[in-house]
Amino acid sequence: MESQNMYAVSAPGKVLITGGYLVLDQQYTGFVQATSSRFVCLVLKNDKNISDNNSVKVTSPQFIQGQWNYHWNNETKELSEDATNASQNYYIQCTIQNTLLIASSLSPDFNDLISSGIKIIIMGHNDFYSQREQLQKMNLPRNFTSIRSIPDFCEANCLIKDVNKTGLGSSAAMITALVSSLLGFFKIIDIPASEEEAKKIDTKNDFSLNFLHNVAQYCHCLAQGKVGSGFDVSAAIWGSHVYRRFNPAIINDLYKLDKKELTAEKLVSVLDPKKNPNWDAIVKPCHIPPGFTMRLADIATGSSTPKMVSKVNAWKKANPEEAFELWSKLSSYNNKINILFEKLTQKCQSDSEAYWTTLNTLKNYTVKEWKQYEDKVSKDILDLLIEAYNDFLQVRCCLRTLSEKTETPIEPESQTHLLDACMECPGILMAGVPGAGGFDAIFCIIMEGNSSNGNVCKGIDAIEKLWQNWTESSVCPLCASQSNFGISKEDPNLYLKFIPSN
Ligand SMILES: Nc1ncnc2c1ncn2[C@@H]1O[C@H](COP(=O)(O)OP(=O)(O)OP(=O)(O)O)[C@@H](O)[C@H]1O
Ligand SMILES: C[C@@](O)(CCOP(=O)(O)O)CC(=O)O
Repeated sequence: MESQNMYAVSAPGKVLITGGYLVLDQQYTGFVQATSSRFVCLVLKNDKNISDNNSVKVTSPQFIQGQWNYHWNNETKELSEDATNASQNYYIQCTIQNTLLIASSLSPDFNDLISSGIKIIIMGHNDFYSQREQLQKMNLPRNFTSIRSIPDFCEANCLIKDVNKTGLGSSAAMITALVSSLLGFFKIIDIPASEEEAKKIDTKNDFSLNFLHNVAQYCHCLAQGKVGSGFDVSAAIWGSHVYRRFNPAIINDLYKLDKKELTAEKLVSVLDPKKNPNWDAIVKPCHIPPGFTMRLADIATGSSTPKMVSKVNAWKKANPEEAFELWSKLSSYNNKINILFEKLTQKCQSDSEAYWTTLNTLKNYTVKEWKQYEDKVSKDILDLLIEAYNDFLQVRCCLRTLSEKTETPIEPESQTHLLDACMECPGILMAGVPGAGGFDAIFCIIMEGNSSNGNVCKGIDAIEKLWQNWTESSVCPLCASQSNFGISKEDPNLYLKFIPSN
């Protein structure tokens, strides 16, 4: 197929390292690390001889009944569901409805590209869904080697409504990939195809990515029926960064409009960053420092973020002074972590030799042993590392206070035991519950050192063993590590093999 007739993108998942709950409020920020696990979305134009006018056929090949067929009416500008659809997927339907509405008004090629119908293929990396059952079926132990041996985009063998998610932000990555593949296919935006290209982009002024951001945030809020902080959509676009949310009032007004009032022009007037100067989200690039790696584990029980958020919000409303004090304390430790990550990254640039010697030495020891190696490493860098370790303990302490006050299991006791054990492994800088916390997942930031020196990473081996032998809760590693890159244009040819033949 000719390349102008197909378009593919991928968007990463997210781990909110600091800023859970606080980031809902524009006053505070959160540090979100993007993951190497990504969602892929591919849009293909139908062959001219197929008379399937204005059809939009979506396939999610990993799921049973993962097929949703629609028809776009160019007169009414509405997407209607085919009567034969076995199930509904509101997330997909409302995202396509709104993106096609925008495309119909902005793309000179819209009629030509939609007239013979389009196909959309959506695939999420295995990490977005729990792979415990798959490992059991393959008779494999729960370790990194096993989890990586599961075939790419593995079938979930269930309906999408029944899948166990891992908290990496499947809906945000899926919606962002879907919006961007459609806006790219209809030639409305340009998407970077490499990390180098993305690094040159001005996050404040780039039209394509800011427009994409605004449309994806709107669609995600519409699909979820609420305005979350939007850090997950932001990470799917910008990759890792310190995020300050947009003012929710910007899109709230759109929800009040009825179908007739919600025209393409109205949507564009609110979502186009050139037409609406009120968009005020702030994206400050930030990432875990060089020589560190992130590992994640899925915890069997799972938690409901909306329920936890409403309990925390209710307590905050009833106890404004106490909440303000706790929010201020937590925010100051969160900010310290972000600053320490920046300082360590700068040290790696300004004093590279000392930086790598320090990491390559300390990575083999637990934090309690680090001081013994003081004379072999850079004192400045050691101090920054110990400060980061201790500040993160304070972050966890504030989260436990929040758990107690709100009677919400943000860092529940069983997670505390597991995280404490992780933080005692060699080379572990921090271990925590991401985002809203609870029983969904944990992350570890591990000192890996200069991987070119070829040594094994003791920290990764240690947490792998710890997780495998842990009995208090059921811990299953994920494949993902950190990756700072956000939305990416992909070569569609790489994904054609995943399209089912029927
Ligand atoms: N592979 C997929 N194909 C089609 N739709 C998907 C896919 N993955 C997710 N979705 C859509 O996203 C919805 C799940 O969104 P929800 O907001 O509940 O999850 P989430 O909060 O993003 O979960 P998590 O962060 O754990 O991944 C599904 O019901 C479905 O509509
Ligand atoms: C609690 C909150 O701040 C973070 C939720 O993060 P997660 O989906 O649990 O990773 C909510 C939000 O920011 O939308």
